[in-house]
Amino acid sequence: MNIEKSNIAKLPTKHGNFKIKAYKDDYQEHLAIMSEDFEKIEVPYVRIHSECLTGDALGSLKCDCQEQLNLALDFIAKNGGLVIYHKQEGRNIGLFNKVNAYSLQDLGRNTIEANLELGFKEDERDYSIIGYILEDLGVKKLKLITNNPKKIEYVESLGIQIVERIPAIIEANKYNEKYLATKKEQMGHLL
Ligand SMILES: Nc1nc2c(ncn2[C@@H]2O[C@H](COP(=O)(O)OP(=O)(O)OP(=O)(O)O)[C@@H](O)[C@H]2O)c(=O)[nH]1
Ligand SMILES: [Zn+2]
Repeated sequence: MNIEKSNIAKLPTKHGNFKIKAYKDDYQEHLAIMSEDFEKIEVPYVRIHSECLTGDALGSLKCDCQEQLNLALDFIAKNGGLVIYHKQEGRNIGLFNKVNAYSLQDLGRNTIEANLELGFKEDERDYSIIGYILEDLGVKKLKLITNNPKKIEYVESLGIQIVERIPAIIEANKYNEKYLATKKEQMGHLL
């Protein structure tokens, strides 16, 4: 895979001041969002955030993405570390297909059934760019903010030690309780 790296730029936000670096692979553009003191931290907190335009930008209540992103940015600004914004929308089926999956969910399918009915696996994400970014930024040990066992497995497969796992648990609402229950019961999420 051909990967390009950008220069580093400052990014002041509501959550705090960060530095950002972009990565471009054959399919998507991703972002590393680092706390200002990132280089000085031996064991950074790391959050791998999968893109969710409907949640992250529009504040959709069908998932927990925006709240998880806000929580991670606040936490990293305060405690030091890195948020990787992994641009694999809709568990990597893309925005167009995610809207069709949501339409099937309106008819009663759960998040897994909707993906399968559209001809996708329940989760199409590929984390290989994450390994590249962690290596590029010199991360050898980390504290991972996630509930997703697949992300834990992937980071461990890189030979990177997860010193601690920090849960990213958001309170359910009436629109996302079925989604969160499916993640817990059928996708093994540590909720
Ligand atoms: N295909 C599909 N993707 C969805 C749906 N709801 C959310 N997503 C996508 O799922 C991804 C987020 O996955 P989550 O399961 O919330 O969280 P996670 O990243 O697997 O795990 P955590 O690290 O614990 O948050 C984003 O890319 C969302 O766009 C859905 O119903 N269908
Ligand atoms: Zn979401």
